[in-house]
Amino acid sequence: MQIYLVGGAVRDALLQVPVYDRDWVVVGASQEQMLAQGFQQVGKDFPVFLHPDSKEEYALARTERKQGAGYHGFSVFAEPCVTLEEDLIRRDLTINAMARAQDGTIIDPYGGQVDLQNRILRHVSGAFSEDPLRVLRVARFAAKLAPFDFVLAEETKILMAQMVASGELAELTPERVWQEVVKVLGSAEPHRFFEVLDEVGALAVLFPELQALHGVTQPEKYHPEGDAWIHTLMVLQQATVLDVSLEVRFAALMHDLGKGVTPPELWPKHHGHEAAGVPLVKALCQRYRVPKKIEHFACKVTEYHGLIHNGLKEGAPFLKPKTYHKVLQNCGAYKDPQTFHKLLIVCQADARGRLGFEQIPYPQLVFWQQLLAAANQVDNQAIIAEGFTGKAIAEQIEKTRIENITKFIRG
Ligand SMILES: Nc1ccn([C@@H]2O[C@H](COP(=O)(O)OP(=O)(O)OP(=O)(O)O)[C@@H](O)[C@H]2O)c(=O)n1
Repeated sequence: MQIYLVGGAVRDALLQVPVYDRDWVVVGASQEQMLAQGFQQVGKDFPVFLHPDSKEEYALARTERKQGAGYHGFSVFAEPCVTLEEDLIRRDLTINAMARAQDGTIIDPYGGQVDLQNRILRHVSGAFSEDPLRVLRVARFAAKLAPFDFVLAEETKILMAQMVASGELAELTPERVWQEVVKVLGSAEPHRFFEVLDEVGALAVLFPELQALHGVTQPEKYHPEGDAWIHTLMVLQQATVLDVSLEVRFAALMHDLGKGVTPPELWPKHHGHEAAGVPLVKALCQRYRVPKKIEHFACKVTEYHGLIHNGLKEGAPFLKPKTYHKVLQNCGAYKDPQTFHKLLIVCQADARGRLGFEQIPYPQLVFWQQLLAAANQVDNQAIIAEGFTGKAIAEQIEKTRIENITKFIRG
């Protein structure tokens, strides 16, 4: 049997980026031989084994043919006669279809190294279209490899657009779509993923709420970058610079969905877009089974980002004390100040996600934190000692918080 390193590990090593996962292909072996050598079988649909020591994945070289719809429609052939070239040709991109032999030789029958040098994402063969997830994977690689400026080969773009147009994305389960989004939001330039989806028509199918932001005008003075879609991608970029967490980046992407449902006769204004966005965010999250915590955070950002910005206008407090308190309360700031801090980060990304505003200071961030600290100066024990009981304790705490806020904003 011959063993080769394949896929992403070969690609990433050639690009000189860290390799996290190593996948291996075994040529000329049977399942029985693998088991006899102590490998543990894990794949149900095709023969994949875990190495007895490293626990890395070793797959028998295989060919695959799609027979029907969905993920169960593959017929797999994984006998010892399957060659490495036959295994590599069923893979998605040329840059992912290279192997490295144990002596270090690179086996590259489909031009992966040239495409890697020329920074091109190109499908290997017609087999690409057998798996609709690959539309998302290519978009994800555009995001992941954005620091290297990879572009899509024209023929791959056309093929992806055809796959989308023929309705194949409907086969994707919500979990798989969300998994890709999670990986993308952890990458260097996640906005590239959504741009590529847009280029091949997949955005309209998977995220119609984002598609609806195209061409939605905004006041030019505050948004020289253009429409609400361009703004959204810029906010995502800024959020990616400011914070590594999934919830911050996802909320940045969601925060202005409400602008997509403003009646066009009201454009470029979007009064009330914050509240209008909440049901759209919820629907999208439910569609993709987004974890509740992430959905909840994205909804809070969507609903309150306007008030957070307006917390200071021209450097001065602008809202009523009760409103400040309500925002803090409804955003969960009293219970979970860390999450509230993240919400402020998304708002900062929103302010900076505009052409020419990328470096602006966002004094609201420190202001709201100081306001929260001031509001929190409540001695619960003293309130109880004063004789308050039951519901009256909570009312007294609230009253004290509002008094503290009032003192704070009056300076
Ligand atoms: N839908 C898929 C999934 C995987 N692959 C192939 O299987 C390899 C391993 O897949 P995976 O671990 O998902 O991706 P990586 O390429 O390793 O990249 P990353 O770990 O960065 O996602 C890929 O390189 C590719 O050759 C494929 O052709 N089509």
